[in-house]
Amino acid sequence: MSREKYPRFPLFLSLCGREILIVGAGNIAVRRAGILLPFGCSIRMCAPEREDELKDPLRGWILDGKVRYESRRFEKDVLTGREFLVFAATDENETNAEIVQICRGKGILVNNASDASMCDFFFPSVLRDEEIVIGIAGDGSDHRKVKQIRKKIQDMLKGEKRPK
Ligand SMILES: C[C@@]1(CC(=O)O)C2=NC(=C\c3[nH]c(c(CCC(=O)O)c3CC(=O)O)Cc3[nH]c(c(CC(=O)O)c3CCC(=O)O)/C=C3\N/C(=C\2)[C@@H](CCC(=O)O)[C@]3(C)CC(=O)O)/[C@H]1CCC(=O)O
Ligand SMILES: NC(=O)c1ccc[n+]([C@@H]2O[C@H](COP(=O)([O-])OP(=O)(O)OC[C@H]3O[C@@H](n4cnc5c(N)ncnc54)[C@H](O)[C@@H]3O)[C@@H](O)[C@H]2O)c1
Repeated sequence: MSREKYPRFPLFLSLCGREILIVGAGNIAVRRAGILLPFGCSIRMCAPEREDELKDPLRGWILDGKVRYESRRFEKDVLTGREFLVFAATDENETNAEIVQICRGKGILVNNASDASMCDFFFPSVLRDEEIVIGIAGDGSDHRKVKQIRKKIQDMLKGEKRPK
């Protein structure tokens, strides 16, 4: 069942040189960073883990200067006003909701990984094939279906490349 009255509009953004803040440094935060980095944005990440507690690939990105890491729990002043997009990806629902509320007050577009009803934009399933980028989004009711469709398109693209 659809959770929203209208479908989600696919918008393809230029992220080159833009600052993106990801709050949290767990599975979802790292997955998001890995997908976003090739699009040329500058990523800041904030979470309570000490830098030496973090694992690869995040640790490597930090050492390579691809991600700027702040070892602290989220507080209002983590936001500098320079953020183009913010991802609330902690495992604390209240913290994610607080981030959404503060960002909305500042007019910053925000995504809440733990609550589809609190997202200004949605993270699609992303496929890249040379000059083409494909983004797939569902209506929020079945994330696994989105993943399955991504896999089917991925196989189709691989098939096209196979020599006949
Ligand atoms: C597409 C993809 C992109 C990505 O994340 O990279 C993506 N979710 C993916 C997978 C996935 N997500 C979840 C599982 C666990 C298995 C299961 O559900 O049984 C799996 C499967 C897995 O990980 O294998 C759980 C989950 N997801 C959300 C919630 C909260 C909620 O629904 O309110 C919860 C419950 C959390 C909990 O209960 O704790 C919310 C969102 N997830 C979205 C995107 C946004 C638009 C969704 C859409 O288009 O439908 C949206 C709305 C917001 C956002 O985050 O932007 C990626 C597939 C990529 C790929 O494989 O290609
Ligand atoms: N959108 C999706 O595709 C999807 C998929 C699965 C799970 N989820 C949801 O995403 C959220 C994160 O999941 P995960 O698997 O990455 O969790 P995780 O446990 O791997 O990571 C959570 C991270 O948040 C950090 N954190 C906790 N409190 C914080 C605070 N106050 N300030 C800053 N950082 C803080 C933790 O230190 C950790 O780095 C959960 O709410 C989960 O339900 C979303």
